[in-house]
Amino acid sequence: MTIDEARLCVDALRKEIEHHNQRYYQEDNPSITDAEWDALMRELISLETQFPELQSPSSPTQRVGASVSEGFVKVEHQIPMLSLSNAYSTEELLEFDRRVRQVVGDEVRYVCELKIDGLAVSLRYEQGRLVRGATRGDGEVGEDITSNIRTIRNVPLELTEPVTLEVRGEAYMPKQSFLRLNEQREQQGEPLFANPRNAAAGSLRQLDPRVAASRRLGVIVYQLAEASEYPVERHSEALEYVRSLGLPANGERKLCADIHEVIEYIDEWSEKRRSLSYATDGMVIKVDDMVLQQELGFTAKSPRWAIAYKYAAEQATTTLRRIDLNV
Ligand SMILES: CC(C)(CNC(=O)c1ccc(Oc2ccccc2)cc1)c1ccc2c(N)nc(N)nc2n1
Repeated sequence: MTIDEARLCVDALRKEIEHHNQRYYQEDNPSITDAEWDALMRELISLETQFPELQSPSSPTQRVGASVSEGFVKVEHQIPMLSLSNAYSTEELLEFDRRVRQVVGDEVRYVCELKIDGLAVSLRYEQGRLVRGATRGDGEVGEDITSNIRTIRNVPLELTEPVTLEVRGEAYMPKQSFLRLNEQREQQGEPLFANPRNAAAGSLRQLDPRVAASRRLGVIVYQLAEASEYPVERHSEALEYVRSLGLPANGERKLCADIHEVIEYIDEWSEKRRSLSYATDGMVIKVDDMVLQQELGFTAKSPRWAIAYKYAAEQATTTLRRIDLNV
């Protein structure tokens, strides 16, 4: 095989593998089997070994490093990772809306986003390349988990544009992966994870990226924290922008004209969310217009322009199967 033929194969294999990586996270699109995926990856590794000049840091073969970290380096967040205040009832949502309209007037639209039951992470890209992944930590200082973040298949190693930006999102373990992992741990006599959030957190704290890679985590982006270009004026635009760059910002969400539409959307997803491939624990409501967000500002630890409505906690479950994983 000539180098030119090899280059065509390598490019085609990389595209096909990344395509299947993205499809793996869309519930209704059955992706290829793990064995078929492994075969594609083996073929790509073999070609990149035969033709080293074709190697690239953003090839899917560069996701899983072999070196085991000693520990995690601390990372200071240039933009703090804030938390959300919670609402547990419709009355509290109406009170939130009243407070918002008291400050910014009645022309306020909200974006509703399903709240994924995972852990907050920050992804930094420079000139379009993934350079760092970090945990939230205390909001100011987190831990560098770049080697584990790189193993998450729907996290692009390279964006479609060479921009420098930072996004925040939720790292999660799909329900199926959670069940499979706990079954393996049960067979090996290891303690079970109580829920997908703990399983995801435990996976990202692994010092060996090969273990993190085996846990098949996913990320859904919910915030554009810093952007070198493209000044956005609305949160909904920011999410469309990061999606256009190849980032997974495709969580269930809706732009609502008022708080009543928000309440309808919350009710609509109260049961529907159980059929999703990932665990959720609420709905995040945000003022869409960023100028209004600035007017509303922040309390000590959370924005005044956002709130998380929490669904009634899942009934305490004793058996593996009854954690509403709908399987
Ligand atoms: C709204 C925000 C708290 C993110 N926003 C921020 O953290 C944030 C941080 C500094 C900001 O501006 C500042 C910049 C510099 C200094 C201080 C504030 C603005 C927003 C948040 C938190 C958790 C979320 C979650 N689990 N799911 C979804 N879907 N959305 C979420 N959104």
